[in-house]
Amino acid sequence: MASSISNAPRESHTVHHHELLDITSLKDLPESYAWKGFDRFPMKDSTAPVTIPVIDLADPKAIELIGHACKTWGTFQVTNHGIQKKLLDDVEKASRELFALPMEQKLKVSETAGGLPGYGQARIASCFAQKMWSEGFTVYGSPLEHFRQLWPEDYSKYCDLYEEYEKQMRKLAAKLLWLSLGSLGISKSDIDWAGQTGEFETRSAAIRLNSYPSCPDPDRAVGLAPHTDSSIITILHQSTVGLKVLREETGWVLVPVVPDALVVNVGDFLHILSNGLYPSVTHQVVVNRTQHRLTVAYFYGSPPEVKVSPLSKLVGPCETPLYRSITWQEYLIHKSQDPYSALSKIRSSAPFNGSG
Ligand SMILES: O=C(O)CCC(=O)C(=O)O
Ligand SMILES: [Fe+2]
Repeated sequence: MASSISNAPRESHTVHHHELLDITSLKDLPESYAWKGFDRFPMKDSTAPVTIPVIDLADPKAIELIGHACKTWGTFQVTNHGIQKKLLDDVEKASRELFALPMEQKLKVSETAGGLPGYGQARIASCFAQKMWSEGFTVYGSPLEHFRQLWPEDYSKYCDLYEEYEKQMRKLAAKLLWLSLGSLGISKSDIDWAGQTGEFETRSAAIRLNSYPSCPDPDRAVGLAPHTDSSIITILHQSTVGLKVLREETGWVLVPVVPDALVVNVGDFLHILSNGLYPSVTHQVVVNRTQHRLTVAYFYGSPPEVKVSPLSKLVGPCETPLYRSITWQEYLIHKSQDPYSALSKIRSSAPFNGSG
């Protein structure tokens, strides 16, 4: 794995870590963290009693249910996914330990140090004047050097945990991807970069630990501003609420915590692969006054240098594919320049189904 979600060129933006405050100790919300809504997303919270689908992977109809959820929501939750609760709990605990370290120590492994992944604000932070009420840590490739700095004594324990998490998530992500594409009639032979076993041996994958400390003024603060993920799919572990997804017709919908479920998001690359049939879900994170929320996101992407285009089976004989082909690496550059126009920049024709 040679590139990363977090080390793609930041072109016009630089992150100034010295401006990062230790938000866990603040008793008031500094003005630099106060937001007045989002110009681009004026939608309100949904008043309709709707919630994202929860799909049992052991259900014989899982494939159709996933296809329907991807088409209508671009997100769903899965149960019976095969990931042990203990593993999810252990990773959350390790994440809590990481963010509890003193700021000086976290800054030693900051994202800017050598352009590597590590500690810092979300990628989209550089697109806004206001700061978000969160911190994060991205792992791409081996976390060894960073973990050695963070935990000189027992880093190997954290490395083993991370490795196990990545291994299990990778398997689940491949399974979910084939289910979602299977419902469109796509099989393993339709994607040459999927590898012999269909397990995407040369995928790109990143894990991001997100931390949203309790906030003295949650109504004016933003945990993570609205965005879509660049991944093919994202698998998110949350044990407290805070994630909201956008449903155009109804507004923002809070994603409830369903015991033992994982949240799955359609990312921009599945949107491209599906020729626009599956929308990549716009989501944001809200914060709260009392709880420190931690989440673990697994981003599953195509190999960094493989050109990805809409699957030909999904493009009609007289149609132009909705998007031109692009590598993940190239796409991340567009995304870091302007996360809200990246998809439209590579669009090759007018929308035919209203999504995306
Ligand atoms: O923390 C969450 O609920 C969502 C995190 C997320 O959207 C991301 O890391 O891209
Ligand atoms: Fe996200």
